[in-house]
Amino acid sequence: MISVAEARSRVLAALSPLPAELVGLTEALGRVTAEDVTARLTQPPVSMSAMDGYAVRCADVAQVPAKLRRIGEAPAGNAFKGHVGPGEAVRIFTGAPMPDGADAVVMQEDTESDGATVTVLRTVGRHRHVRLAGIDFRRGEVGIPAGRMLTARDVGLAAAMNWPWLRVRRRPRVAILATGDEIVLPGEPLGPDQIVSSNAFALAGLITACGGVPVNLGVALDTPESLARLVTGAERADILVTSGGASAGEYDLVRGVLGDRGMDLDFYKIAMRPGKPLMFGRLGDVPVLGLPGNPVSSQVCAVLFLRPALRRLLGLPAEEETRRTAVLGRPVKQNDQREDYLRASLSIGPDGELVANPFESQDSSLLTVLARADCLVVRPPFAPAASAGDTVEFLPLGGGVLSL
Ligand SMILES: Nc1nc2c(c(=O)[nH]1)N[C@H]1C(S)=C(S)[C@@H](COP(=O)(O)OP(=O)(O)OC[C@H]3O[C@@H](n4cnc5c(N)ncnc54)[C@H](O)[C@@H]3O)O[C@H]1N2
Ligand code: MOO
Repeated sequence: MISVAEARSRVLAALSPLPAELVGLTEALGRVTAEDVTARLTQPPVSMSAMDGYAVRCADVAQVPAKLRRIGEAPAGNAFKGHVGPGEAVRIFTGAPMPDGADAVVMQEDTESDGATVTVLRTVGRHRHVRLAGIDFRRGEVGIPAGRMLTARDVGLAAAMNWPWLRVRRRPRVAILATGDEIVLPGEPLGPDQIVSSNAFALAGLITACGGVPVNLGVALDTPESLARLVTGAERADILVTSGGASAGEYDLVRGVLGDRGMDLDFYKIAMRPGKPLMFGRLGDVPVLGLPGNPVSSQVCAVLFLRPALRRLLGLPAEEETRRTAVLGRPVKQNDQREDYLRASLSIGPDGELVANPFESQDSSLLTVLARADCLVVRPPFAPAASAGDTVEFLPLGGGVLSL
C-alpha cells in the first residue's frame, strides 16, 4: 500500500491542464483563466470628479468664503471644453472629466450659488474629490492572473478592463460509472435487497462545485459484460471515475475488466481510511480513478484525489492542502498504518478556540455523519492516542466556487 501523499502525487503527475476556449463574460463565473487578463484601457481614462459640486482651483478657495464666477457645466460623459482660470468655477457632476485648469472639487453642500456665481464655504486641498487618471488600473496592467477561478468580482474587473470574453480552460468532462447489482436510482422501485445509489450524485455535485462537468454513465451490473459495455461511454472523457467494485470479493470486477480492456494500472490500494481500495490507471487516453463503493469512502477519496485532479486539469495551482488546526473535543485512539480521515464537527470553545469533535461512529457507510461533518480530522499513520485539548490537523469540507 502506498501513502496518501504518494498516491496524490502520482495522480497529479499523470494529468496536465486542458486546452483553453473563449467564453463570454456572462458565462465566465467559476471558470479558470488560461492567460493573464490585462487592462485594455486606463481607468479612469482621465481625471474625474468623485462628487457633485464645483471644479475649482484650490488656490482660489484657500480663504473662504470665496466668490467664484460660474463659467460652465460638466455632466458625466460630456467634458467642459474650456479652461478654468483664476476666480472661476465649473459646475461638475460625479463621474465627469475634470476641466482643464481645475485641480479640486468642492461638494455642492459646501457652496451657495445664485446661478452666475458660486460662493465656496469650505477650503479644499489639491485633488480633493478628484479621481486621478489611472488610479484603478493602467493599460497593459495585469488585473487577473492566469490560473484563477473567476469570482463575480473578477468578472466585473474583466468587464471594466474592456474584455467582452475571456480565454478560460475547458471544463473537465468527468465520466461517472457506478457499479453494483444492488444499486438502483433514487425514486426507482426498490427491491428488499437493493440500495439507492447516492455516490454518483454526490460525486456529480463535487465535480460541478470544482468546475467540472459530470457525465453520468449509469449503473453497471456486477458482470464483466455490463461493465465493459458502459465503460465505452467514457471514451471522450477527461477522466473516468468509477464507484464500487474495487475490493477483494468475486463481484469486485472493476480492476479486472478495465485491465482486460488494456488499462495501465498505476496503483491499487493506499494506506488510507476510509478509501483503502483506491485505484488509479489509464485506459487509452483516459485517466481512471477507481473509488471504493462505500459512500463515505468514495466521497472522502473524491475530496482528497478527484478535487486536486480537477484543479490540475483546470490549470489551478496545487491546493496547498487547506489544512488547519483545532483542538480535539474528545479523545481519539492510537492509529494504525492507514492515514485516517475522521468525520468531525467544528465549534468554538469557551476561550474562542476552534474545537474539532470527531463523531462517535466512523463507519464508512454513514452518509448522515458525513453530511453533518464540517471537516475531516487527519490522523497520520501510527499517530499515538490523543486526548481532548490536543491539537490536530483538519481538512475543512465545503466552500464552493460560486462565490461573490
Ligand atoms: N475481504 C475484504 N473485504 C473488503 C475489503 C478488503 O480489503 N477485504 N475492503 C473493504 C473496504 S475498506 C471497502 S472501502 C469496501 C470497498 O468495496 P467496493 O469498492 O468493492 O464496493 P462495493 O462492494 O461495490 O460496495 C461497498 C458498499 O457500498 C455500497 N455502494 C456501492 N455503490 C454505491 C452507490 N453508488 N451508492 C451508494 N452505495 C453504494 C454497496 O452497496 C456496499 O454496501 O470493501 C470492503 N470489503
Ligand atoms: O477504506 Mo474502506 O473505505 O475503510 O471503508
